[in-house]
Amino acid sequence: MADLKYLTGFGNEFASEDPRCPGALPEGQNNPQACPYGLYAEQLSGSAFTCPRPANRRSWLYRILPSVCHKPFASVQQGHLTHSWDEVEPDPNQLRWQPFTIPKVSEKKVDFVMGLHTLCGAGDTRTRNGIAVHVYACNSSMTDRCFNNSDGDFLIVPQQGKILITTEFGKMMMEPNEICVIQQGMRFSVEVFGATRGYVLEVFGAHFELPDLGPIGANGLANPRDFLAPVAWYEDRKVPGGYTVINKYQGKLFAAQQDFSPFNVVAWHGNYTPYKYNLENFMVINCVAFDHADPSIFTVLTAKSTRPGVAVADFVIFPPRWGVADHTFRPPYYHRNCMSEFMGLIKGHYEAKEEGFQPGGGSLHSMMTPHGPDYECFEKASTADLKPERVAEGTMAFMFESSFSMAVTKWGLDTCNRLDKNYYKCWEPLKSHFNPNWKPSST
Ligand SMILES: O=C(O)Cc1cc(O)ccc1O
Ligand SMILES: [Fe+2]
Repeated sequence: MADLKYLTGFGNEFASEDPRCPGALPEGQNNPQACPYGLYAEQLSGSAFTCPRPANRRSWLYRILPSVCHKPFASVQQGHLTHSWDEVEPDPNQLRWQPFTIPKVSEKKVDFVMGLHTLCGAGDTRTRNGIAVHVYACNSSMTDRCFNNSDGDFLIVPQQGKILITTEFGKMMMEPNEICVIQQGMRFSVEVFGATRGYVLEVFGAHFELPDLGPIGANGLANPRDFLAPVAWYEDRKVPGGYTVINKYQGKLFAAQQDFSPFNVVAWHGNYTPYKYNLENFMVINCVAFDHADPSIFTVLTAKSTRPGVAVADFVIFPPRWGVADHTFRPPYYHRNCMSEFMGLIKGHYEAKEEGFQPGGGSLHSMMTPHGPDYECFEKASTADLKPERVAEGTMAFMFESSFSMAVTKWGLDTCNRLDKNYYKCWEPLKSHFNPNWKPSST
């Protein structure tokens, strides 16, 4: 699959035809009386028809049969996927999870959908405002099953194992250190190649955008040209045993049977597509003089709320870079935040905690919950020789930062059995260095 092709750019008006059917895209109009190759035209709307142009998103799909050809949806078991935010009492503590367990294929076959576990979240799918953080841990491919989320967008962060995602728009191969966004309503199926784990940030009612750059200028951070959308790919496959379309709708899973593959889109055009991005392409901007800049400088994508400058959720990374700040405590500062901070680790370790925070694990520092460097980090960084040095080499930590005050699920607090009960102890050794007789040095 190394030869997969992609279209480049963020939110472009793309057009793509499967090369087996040249001319499949109607010329000059969206709804010809009869489409080329006898295809059906179907619009997928990702924004209200009347959204202003910069926010207007839709694509036209030219497919062998329209999506409406299916038996009725019926509710199915949803394992540990939930949007019930009152399962357990609120917990304002610093929370940290050891790497989430990946089920052994010899014990139980688990695919991407069955492997979705909700860790925390807030808000409501029906009023279209909220988020959920899920972890996926699986060992098997989805066969003759696809998923679509009627509730919102999935930003998927693979941590272990490649995943091949087949979508209505075509295929995307993803490796850890790449991310993808599958937007509301887009059908997709996930193929895995062994033990597989990652994180999902779901937002209801907003789409991800590139952050504004302000005085940074026209270039930098995640550059639009590095975002990749799939090219049209179709299969005309009858599935007499039944193909299952799983639909997350108002937080519940439903399944419908149909007798053909939903990946039957021969050509499409539009600006509403799935896309992927390699985090290595992030152009890091940071302090070159003194002090620690806020982590918003590392924002890859943002899902804006209607309040200026306040995100429903930001996807922020901590990439390898140079640390050069003079007379500065260089690691993250001690912090209490009016936003919630969920962190995950793709590889390596995190600069504020050399120990304890492991790849495939997570942490949650909720609204106004104090957090910051552990004892070892503080002691080391407050006396370190401040030479220019590489920071976070070979690592990739990330943060889902949200203006929502998130509830943790029963699975997250209890059933997953990965909560690190001793997390608070990493700050216990911090001692007072206060000296009332301190004098500025006379250098
Ligand atoms: O480690 C964290 O919790 C995230 C974080 C990073 C940073 O550079 C500054 C503040 C902050 O909370
Ligand atoms: Fe913070």
